[in-house]
Amino acid sequence: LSPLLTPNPLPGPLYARLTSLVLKYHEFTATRTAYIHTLHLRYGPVVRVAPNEVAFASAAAVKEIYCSNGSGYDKTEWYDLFKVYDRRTMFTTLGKSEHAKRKRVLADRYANSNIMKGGIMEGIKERARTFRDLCEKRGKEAVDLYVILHAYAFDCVTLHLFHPHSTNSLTDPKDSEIMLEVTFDSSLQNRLLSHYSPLLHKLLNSFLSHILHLKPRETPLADNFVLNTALQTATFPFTLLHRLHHDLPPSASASLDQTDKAAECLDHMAAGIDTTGDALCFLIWELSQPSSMQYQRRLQEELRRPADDNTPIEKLPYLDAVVMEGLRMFPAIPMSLPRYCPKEGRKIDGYEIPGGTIVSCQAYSVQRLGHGGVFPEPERFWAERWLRSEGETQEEFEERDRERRRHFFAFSQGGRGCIGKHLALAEMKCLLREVYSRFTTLPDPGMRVEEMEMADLLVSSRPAGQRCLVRFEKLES
Ligand code: HEM
Repeated sequence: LSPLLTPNPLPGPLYARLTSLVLKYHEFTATRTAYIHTLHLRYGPVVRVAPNEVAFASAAAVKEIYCSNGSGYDKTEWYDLFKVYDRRTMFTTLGKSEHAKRKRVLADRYANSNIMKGGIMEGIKERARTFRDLCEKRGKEAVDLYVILHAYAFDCVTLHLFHPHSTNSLTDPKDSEIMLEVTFDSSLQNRLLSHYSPLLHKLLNSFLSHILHLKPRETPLADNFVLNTALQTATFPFTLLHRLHHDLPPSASASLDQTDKAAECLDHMAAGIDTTGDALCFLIWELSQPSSMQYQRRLQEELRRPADDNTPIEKLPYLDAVVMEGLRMFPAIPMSLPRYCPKEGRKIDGYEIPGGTIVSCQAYSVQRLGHGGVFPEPERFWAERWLRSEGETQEEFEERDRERRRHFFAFSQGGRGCIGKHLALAEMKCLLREVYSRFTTLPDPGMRVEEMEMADLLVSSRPAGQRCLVRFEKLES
């Protein structure tokens, strides 16, 4: 993009044509998502946010950027920030063909049919019961959901990756230490500086770490846990590790060494902790508010029907609506997923975008702004929007539902969308079922509203206060 004038000037603030400093300021202060959303509210679904960067917030742009030719445009070097053991994983490959090769090898372990198999579902349910028992034991004392939900997500993802070498951080303090190390990461500014200015980062490294306490990402416990566990060859057939050790096609077997396998596992483990943990945390917090008590009651009704104890989770429509609405309002990865516009340039959402421009959509905005009122009253938590409303025919409902799902971007879309989606949904639903078939949840009066505001990390966001105190009141049996 030319810095000042283009024949088809893009909407956006004037300064964004000249400098990326304002955008970077918001990245460094963990407010990028909210800043871009404010720009969308002001300028519409297409906004230039920096001289070479444009943000979009429409279903048409999602389709073009993330789904054209299957997996959309190539990723930018932003993803170098997520390299593991200095290797590229499926998530950090930039180009399409390299990504497709890796995905072919791993995808079957994440298929819904594999997740719904006895081994994984039983394991998830068992962990949800452990979670429930811990909450029950606290009696009238508040539970810090932020920590305990990260523990639950950690134990579920390691089940899928490594069982029987999975963790038990909900009850074992040694495993809990690994989870806490990953969860309370505070490396945002240090990592951003290393990305934008490696030289400055090198010069200031010890000042940043020791004086400003802006540490690099260091997770020695998690690194060692995965390096050691990934050597295990006796694992359950449903695990990713089993696939990596025993079921790889010969071509993939030759190209993946032990470090690649460990890197892939560590990446998936990290991808599965904060995301599912925070999505559940924001959702339970919302359901606990007085304004959402009606949704909590309706959910309890569905889950407490006697016959429903054995109903498969995918057959509980209100539970599904609550989870969808939670992920719409509080997507754990709410931020821009940056891609390069292909070199010949493309027309996106009515604008000619030159090749090499960084383009992106962010779930937070796509799921609020939807054209044509696809999400009426977008700031209101309203689970019923996902259900057929009174007076609506089945055809009308299906058409509206298709439109809503075109605007559902919490797991991204296309070939590079979340591979762990079915696992995450199963974890979320099993946990909510255990909680709301037995308890009412209420916010602890000691919590301040600001503590649950969104604080950005590199792509995911977490509650700013890094705690979420909730009380569990037992329902009459
Ligand atoms: C509510 C929970 C989750 C949400 C909202 C979520 C969201 C996402 C999103 C938006 C992406 C695309 C990121 C990008 O393009 O930069 C992604 C990718 C990915 N997710 Fe998830 N995720 C969740 C849970 C999980 C879980 C449980 C796993 C399990 C291992 C997982 C593994 C991955 C992996 C490996 C990728 C990279 C896929 C690829 O590049 O092909 N995610 N996720």
